[in-house]
Amino acid sequence: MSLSVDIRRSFGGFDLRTAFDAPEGVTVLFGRSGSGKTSVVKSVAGLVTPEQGNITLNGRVLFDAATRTDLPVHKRRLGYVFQDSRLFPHLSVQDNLCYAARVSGRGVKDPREVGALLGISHLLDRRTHSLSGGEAQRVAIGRALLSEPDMLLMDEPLASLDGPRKAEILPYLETLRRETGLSILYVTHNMAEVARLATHIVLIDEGRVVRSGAPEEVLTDPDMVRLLGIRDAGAVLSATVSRHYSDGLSALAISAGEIMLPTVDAPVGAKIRVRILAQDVILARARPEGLSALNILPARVLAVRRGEGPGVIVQLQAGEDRLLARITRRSADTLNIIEGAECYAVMKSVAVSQTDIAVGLQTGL
Ligand SMILES: Nc1ncnc2c1ncn2[C@@H]1O[C@H](COP(=O)(O)OP(=O)(O)OP(=O)(O)O)[C@@H](O)[C@H]1O
Repeated sequence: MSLSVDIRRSFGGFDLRTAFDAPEGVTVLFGRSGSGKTSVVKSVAGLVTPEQGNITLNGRVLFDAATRTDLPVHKRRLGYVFQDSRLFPHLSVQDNLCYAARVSGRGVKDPREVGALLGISHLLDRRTHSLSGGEAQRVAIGRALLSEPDMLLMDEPLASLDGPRKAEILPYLETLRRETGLSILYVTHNMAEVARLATHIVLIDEGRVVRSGAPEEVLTDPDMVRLLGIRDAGAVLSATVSRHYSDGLSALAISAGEIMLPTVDAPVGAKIRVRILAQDVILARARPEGLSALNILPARVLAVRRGEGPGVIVQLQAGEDRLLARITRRSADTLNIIEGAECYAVMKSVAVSQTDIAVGLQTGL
């Protein structure tokens, strides 16, 4: 299922001129507050009407200004999950779940199956006002799923939740992606969510797409660091769990060798995805010895970007993967970190937190 968007619309002083394709999988629309993400999603949903352009979903025209085609919201066959759950307070969880299926007239999925997928089976008889924020949001996702949409639109679905609730719901979103195969257009400005969920990223700035592509490429593009945020800059690597040790570490095979992380909750052989922040990677020109850091990967410098501050961003090739390192300008000069330089990327095992590890990925994602 692929979505193609090419739209224009002016809102007073703001011009939305957005064109991108969202292939099968989870396409994350990422951009600063006010960059136009919600306007794009609302246009796809049919809640905002563009002045020009077109929107198609798997060849089905949802909107086309030229032919004056503008399918109403309920005929677009899209599920929409908002920042807040917007459940009906007077209905039980079960009735909330079944509502969208009834209205869409397409529901053939079993609510119990969806309940099990999202971990809400035990809540079916509850009234929605007694649910926690995370539970309510899972019910909202279930409700959208039960309308059997061709695609799910999720606009900052975790934004209203605190850290622990976010951590609780992310694995369900990963399961959803893996088990339903449903394509998702997902809006966020949270980089941890991007790194865990995205199979495709579209970066938006001032209503325009500035970059799109696979997370491995977009997130390690040093020219995108300004937009992504310096503190969040970092790479996403695909890895395979190769061994668990009794001292609380797991070994992961990546294309450049092996890295050790705190115990990963996935069996040996599982494909996972790990986010490694630029600020957690340090560089050495010779292989360091007598160092407490366990992860030392040979790498080659692809690019060095100097900003206005004391730091520089270094893009590295390590095996088939790309990494980013954030080091001081002084270190870059002293170590002669220039394009083409051979070096070692060093990373502490404990630098990677569990929230930066996505388990249960299929190969190639
Ligand atoms: N109906 C409208 N009338 C006037 N201006 C609008 C309207 N809808 C959106 N805008 C403006 O368009 C710009 C983009 O807004 P939008 O909500 O799409 O951004 P966003 O990237 O989703 O932001 P956030 O992350 O804060 O939700 C903003 O400047 C906003 O004020």
